[in-house]
Amino acid sequence: MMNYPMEHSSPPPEGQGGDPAPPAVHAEDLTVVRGPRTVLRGLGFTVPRGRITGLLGPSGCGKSTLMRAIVGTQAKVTGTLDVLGRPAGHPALRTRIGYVTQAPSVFDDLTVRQNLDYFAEILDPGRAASDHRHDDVTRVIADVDLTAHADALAGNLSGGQRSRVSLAVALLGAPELLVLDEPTVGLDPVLRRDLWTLFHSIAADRGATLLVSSHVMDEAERCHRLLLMREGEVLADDTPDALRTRTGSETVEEAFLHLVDEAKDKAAARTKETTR
Ligand SMILES: Nc1ncnc2c1ncn2[C@@H]1O[C@H](COP(=O)(O)OP(=O)(O)OP(=O)(O)O)[C@@H](O)[C@H]1O
Repeated sequence: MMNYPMEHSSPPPEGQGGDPAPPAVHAEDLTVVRGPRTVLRGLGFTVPRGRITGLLGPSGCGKSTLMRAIVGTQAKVTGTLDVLGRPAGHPALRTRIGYVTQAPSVFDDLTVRQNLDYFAEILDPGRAASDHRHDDVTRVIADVDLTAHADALAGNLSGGQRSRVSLAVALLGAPELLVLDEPTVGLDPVLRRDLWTLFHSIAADRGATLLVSSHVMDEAERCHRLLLMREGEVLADDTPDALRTRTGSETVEEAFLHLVDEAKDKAAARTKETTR
């Protein structure tokens, strides 16, 4: 596995008046109801700026729902959820957040460059911005390593290439917060490694915050911080090192299993207490 700089030394970004900028995401007692089910239950956590936070947990634990709440597209959200210092869903956040869903959202009948030109025009309209848009589009195509395919129709690309077009769309306009829902699913190991290298350079060079979900535990080792989720709850909010140390585990996967057992034991003890 590659080694990544786990801490970078630049000072935290400052807000107006020299105050430290608020965290990228802050949640307290965050609850989300979908249909008849409460899928997120009283979550509390903080995502720091300029870091890569991994959102990990088994399929169905609520990762996508949490991401949707953060980007402001989820209904029936209660509790506190602040994003870049504003309530989630605030219109001022629209251009400050890049979001990539699990399903690549690209037009198959347009080329890679035409897809990006289209989204760049929406973000930064007008003739005056045309040169700037062109440079931005060329930069993000290079960032996701699709320069050689810039003139290929999106519909003729592989699944991994199409998801990288979606990622390139999210990189347009250099957002402060990137929310990526399982961006490496279905990619081969080389592409997965390359994408993680890209995530690290986006965080280090631009000071952007990345929230990246995965259900593959080995990807946890590539993150600065982790939010481990299970059944709509946050089991841990810590660095990979601290999690391994605290649980006496060799890997984050082992630490996760340890925390699951601990949570089950606690729940069993509570049930015993109430039925006494
Ligand atoms: N429209 C809905 N109505 C009711 N329950 C839903 C709805 N959509 C999702 N759920 C439930 O909410 C829970 C969380 O779903 P979510 O998609 O957030 O999980 P996930 O961790 O992202 O899973 P995956 O890794 O498989 O994408 C799941 O148990 C799912 O069954």
